[in-house]
Amino acid sequence: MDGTGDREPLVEVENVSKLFGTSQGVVDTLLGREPRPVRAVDDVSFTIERGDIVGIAGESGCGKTTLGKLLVKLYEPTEGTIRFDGTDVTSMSTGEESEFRKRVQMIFQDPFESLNPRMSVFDTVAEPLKINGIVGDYEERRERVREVLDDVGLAPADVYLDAFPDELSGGERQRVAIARALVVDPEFVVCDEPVSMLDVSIRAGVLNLMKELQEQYDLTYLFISHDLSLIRYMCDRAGIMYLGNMVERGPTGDVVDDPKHPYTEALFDAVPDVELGADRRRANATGEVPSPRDPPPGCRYNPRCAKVIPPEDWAGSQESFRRAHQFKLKLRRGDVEPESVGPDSPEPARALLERGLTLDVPEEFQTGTEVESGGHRVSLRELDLPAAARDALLEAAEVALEGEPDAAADDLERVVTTVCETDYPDPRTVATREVACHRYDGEGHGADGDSGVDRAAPVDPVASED
Ligand SMILES: Nc1ncnc2c1ncn2[C@@H]1O[C@H](COP(=O)(O)OP(=O)(O)OP(=O)(O)O)[C@@H](O)[C@H]1O
Repeated sequence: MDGTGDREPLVEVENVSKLFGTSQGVVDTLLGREPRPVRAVDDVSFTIERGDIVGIAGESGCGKTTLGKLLVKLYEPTEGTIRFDGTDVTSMSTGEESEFRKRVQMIFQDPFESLNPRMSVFDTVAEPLKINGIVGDYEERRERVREVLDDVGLAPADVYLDAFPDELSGGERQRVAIARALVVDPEFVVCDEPVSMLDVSIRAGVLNLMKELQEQYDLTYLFISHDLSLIRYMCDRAGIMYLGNMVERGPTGDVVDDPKHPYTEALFDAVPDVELGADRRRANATGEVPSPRDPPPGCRYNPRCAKVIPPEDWAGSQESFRRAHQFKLKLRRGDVEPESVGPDSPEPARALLERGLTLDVPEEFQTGTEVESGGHRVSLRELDLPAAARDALLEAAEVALEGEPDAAADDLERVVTTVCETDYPDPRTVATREVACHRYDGEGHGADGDSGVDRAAPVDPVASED
């Protein structure tokens, strides 16, 4: 992915989006409302160099599979351009398309589903030869299938040729699926969670085989996985996706060891089997992934981000801003509950605010009162809130108590505002990586030291040619 050196780009993805559900459904028509499409892949750009192994990681639903299917032309992009070896895949002639179908293959997650149970191994593996009109007669096809079965470790091939999927183990089936992809001698293979359905004990064997096959067949791979240890083991370069966006990409080692995007950091922190060394951090992200049908404005990650950027005139700490921002978002979501404040509370607005300023994060990131109360409240005294903001927050809490949470959030917009919510972050070159985060915009944002630290990091001119 955007590798260094003089290798040529094989796959170029430019501002690609894939939206599902763009047409008006029956319910939309009846209610007279516009369709709200799922933004499965949203404005993604990157390049894969020939010979690279690129990994795409991210939580379930972030758009990894959709991106993979776009690259092999199982889906057409809604917007943007994908070029394969210089040719725009969305406007290929019939001849170019059939050539493309040979050069590009995809291996799917589930070898139990991806193989037809009624087809023998020979028929399964030989099918792409037939479809693509590659090898003529039966004997030649049989010989080619023998060869490729041998290459994927199903030897002696004659034992497997006439077997059916239900006679094979999960590992053997996945090897058949790999053989089926390789039989046409492709150049680019998208592997979507290729070992996640296999027993842990045999995963390494299949992955090592895939590495060997990369050399032997001169392949370029795109690995899609939520398994970060796999990405680290297999891939030269990695891209991290969040809600359809590519938030960070670069050499795998750098992305894993020194993540620049707060989401990448949280993602790796949350995974126990990636060795991060003695100073392992814990994920300091709050809340759940929002719906891709209604992604947050600005940076998609801003509602969960530990490093959300305060406005320049924010006189308090970044943490106090993060909490104020959370309070505003909770008001918008209807998550601030006036009934949670007891009728005899002496200061109901303060009590409501102290509940609303809590963060759903691991204990080590909580305030003393938050820990003591089991995450139910913080004390205003613990937070370094600027006086004006504190007054505005208390006023908003009053309005929420009157049953007007949206009006309360509107009132806060003036004080509790962040570039992370108002502006979409364009990817920036940061050291060896491309990172889509306003912390690298190059201007002073935020009042705490942390949010500005990386912005000051010099860009390595050699690495930035990536
Ligand atoms: N054919 C489709 N029609 C409508 N929505 C879809 C379709 N395919 C995917 N989506 C939605 O697009 C979003 C991205 O899905 P995708 O499968 O690409 O994510 P993923 O990262 O591969 O997730 P997983 O790891 O669970 O497979 C999800 O919200 C999903 O529900």
